[in-house]
Amino acid sequence: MASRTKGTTTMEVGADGVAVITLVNPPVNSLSFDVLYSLKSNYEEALSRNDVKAIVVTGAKGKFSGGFDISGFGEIQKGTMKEPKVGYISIDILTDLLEAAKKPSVAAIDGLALGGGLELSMACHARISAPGAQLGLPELQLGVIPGFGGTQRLPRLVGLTKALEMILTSKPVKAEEGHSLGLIDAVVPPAELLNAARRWALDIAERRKPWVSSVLKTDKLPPLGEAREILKFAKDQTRRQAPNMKHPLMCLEAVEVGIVSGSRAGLEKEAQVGSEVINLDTTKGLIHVFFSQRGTTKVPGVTDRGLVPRKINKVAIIGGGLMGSGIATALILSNYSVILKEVNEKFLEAGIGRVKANLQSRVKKGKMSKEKFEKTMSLLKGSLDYESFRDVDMVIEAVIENISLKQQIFADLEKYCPQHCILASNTSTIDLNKIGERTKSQDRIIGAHFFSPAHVMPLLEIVRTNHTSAQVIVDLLDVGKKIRKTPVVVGNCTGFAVNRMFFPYTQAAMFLVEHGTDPYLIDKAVSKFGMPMGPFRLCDLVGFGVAIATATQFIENFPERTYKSMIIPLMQEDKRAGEATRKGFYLYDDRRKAKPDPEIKKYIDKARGVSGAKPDPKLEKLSEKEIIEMTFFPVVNEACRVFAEGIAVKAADLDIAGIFGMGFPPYRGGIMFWADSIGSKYIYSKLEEWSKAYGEFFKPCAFLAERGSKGAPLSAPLEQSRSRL
Ligand SMILES: C[C@H](O)CC(=O)SCCNC(=O)CCNC(=O)[C@H](O)C(C)(C)COP(=O)(O)OP(=O)(O)OC[C@H]1O[C@@H](n2cnc3c(N)ncnc32)[C@H](O)[C@@H]1OP(=O)(O)O
Repeated sequence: MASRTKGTTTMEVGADGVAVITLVNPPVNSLSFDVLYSLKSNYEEALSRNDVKAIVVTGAKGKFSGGFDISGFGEIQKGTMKEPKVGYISIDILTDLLEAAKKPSVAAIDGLALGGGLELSMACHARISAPGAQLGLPELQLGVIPGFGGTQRLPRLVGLTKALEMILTSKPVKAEEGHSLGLIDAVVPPAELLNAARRWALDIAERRKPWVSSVLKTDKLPPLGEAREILKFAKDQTRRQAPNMKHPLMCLEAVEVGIVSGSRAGLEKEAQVGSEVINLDTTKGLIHVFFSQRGTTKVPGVTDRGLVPRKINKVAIIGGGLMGSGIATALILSNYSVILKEVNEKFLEAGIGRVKANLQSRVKKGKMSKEKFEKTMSLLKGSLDYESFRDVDMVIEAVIENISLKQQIFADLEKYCPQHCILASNTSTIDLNKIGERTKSQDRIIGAHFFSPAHVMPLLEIVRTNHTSAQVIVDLLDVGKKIRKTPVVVGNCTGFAVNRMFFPYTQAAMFLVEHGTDPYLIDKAVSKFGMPMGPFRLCDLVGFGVAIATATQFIENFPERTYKSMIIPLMQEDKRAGEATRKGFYLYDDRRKAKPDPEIKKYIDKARGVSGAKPDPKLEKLSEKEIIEMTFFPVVNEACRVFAEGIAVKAADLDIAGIFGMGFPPYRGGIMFWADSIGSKYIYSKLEEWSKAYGEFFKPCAFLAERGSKGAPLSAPLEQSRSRL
């Protein structure tokens, strides 16, 4: 709440005449309004005191600042906090008080200076950094724009092209690169940082070093004509890459005004745009994602018990196929020792070969040195038996989806692995209680569901049963974080969270096509909505074999709400099995470019013969909006079931699972957030209408019916008693 103090600054004036102002707001010294107002009053005092000649700004505990306090945006959006007058921070405080002061300021940067943190440092007259500090303007990633002068000062310090690259990609640079770009004046060891900054500040005050106001610099800016060309290119690229978001273009406008009309006009434009973007729906979605992503590691009853993750040194992986080798790659990349077990030499060699190829592709792209490649590969050992499992801390089984095979493996593991060893399965659908049926180790059995390719995809679905111990969950959460995945803890059921949400999505698409909607129109509408590709292009990519195997699991487990379409099996009979066979819903050329194929009409007609579906004049002429509703409302419906059953602890976890596991556009905030932005009443009424017209597949579940009939938000927490976890 606005009334609670969030952070402060402290000031100490040394005998040398330097006032050191320290930002204090753990854990990343974010710039809350309390910090910013405290900074202002420290400055006013320092500027008025006769014993202060110069000022150094730094951050407490080895971190300069992670930028503006992001929760402040949420509070402004909700109206629980009043935004200060437009331009108050960036113009009144940072430009007119700090940068225009008669006493120089130097930023002493350690750890990180991101967003508003870097912007504050750029308003200082020099920046000294410790090695390796991260410097960047990641605001666009959050749906906002650099609003503390970054759109004006960064181009003036590093040049327009580099500044646009940093702003548009949100990617930080290290201090060393910052130095060569002109963003940082000197890189010094951490122990010398504060003293070096003090000396630099005094040198400026005594005119031994230049007194540079970044906002007034022009030497790095290109001539106007060239600048316009660069900006036009950036705008065209942004329109193509982010067609559903307004804020990147608004940010470019602020940069342009500064170049065309001068930095003061630019600062004013930036302030105006910065205030406007806060209330965009895409901004609300992206800020929700920032906190929800960090919230997935907070599991009530598990992570609030003071358990400390145990150290995992050695991990064994059973099965060196696509998944097993991908998981092995992810682990060795984060310095875990890994044993890869296969059933014979040939498979083992192939598995190790896949890991090697995964790493070699990094070397080829220049992301990994040859030495690092050798060192990383040396962490991987192959095995054909369980003898080397005597000292492993965790095993991840990644064999084919065959229950009796998995049961045998887990029974063997219980014999060979130490008592403390975590027994994880990478199954994407099978009930973990069944897998562990032949063991007495239910408390250490857990699902570690990776997504293919496992070393690239960011999500790790951690599946716990009613028996899995809290310690084992905490351990796996820690491993997930160390291998840079976003872990989401879910309950045990067929398909867990992601596949359960995925299924109705493909099903709805099949339903529509059998009832007359053009598949390519569906793909187009879904891509425009923001998914990486449409459902038919995706089926081609994953291959029809996988699509049929998953569908079988769902038909068996949820027959009442499965729409049985024969389109895919019929195509597969004709050896059209997706991109790998160069023919699926699309035809593929040598460069894997997809082209619609009029022939698929034949399969649709045949499938209608089996299901009895007929083209429906209404469904033949759906608008893009209607296509989106008919494909995604069934997903919302299933997400509601998953939530109501307690498979997910909180709705925000489903948002993150959908974004990182299905490719749901983050700027829509995730499936439940998006649903609430539309309103449960509307979704409920639509599903009701369709279920009457088209059958059970669309029938709203009891949870959706209950909340939808009242118009209550779908993401509001469940009452405790109903949660299964
Ligand atoms: C007007 C201005 O131009 C606008 C801005 O400045 S917008 C802000 C720009 N800054 C950013 O985007 C940086 C966002 N933060 C990050 O990228 C990462 O948190 C980080 C690189 C700073 C640290 O990463 P890491 O060490 O992995 O820790 P991480 O778990 O992400 O964060 C630690 C805690 O700090 C919080 N935090 C991090 N940055 C924050 C920020 N700017 N505001 C508020 N809280 C923040 C996180 O929510 C998390 O809280 P929790 O422990 O309660 O979950």
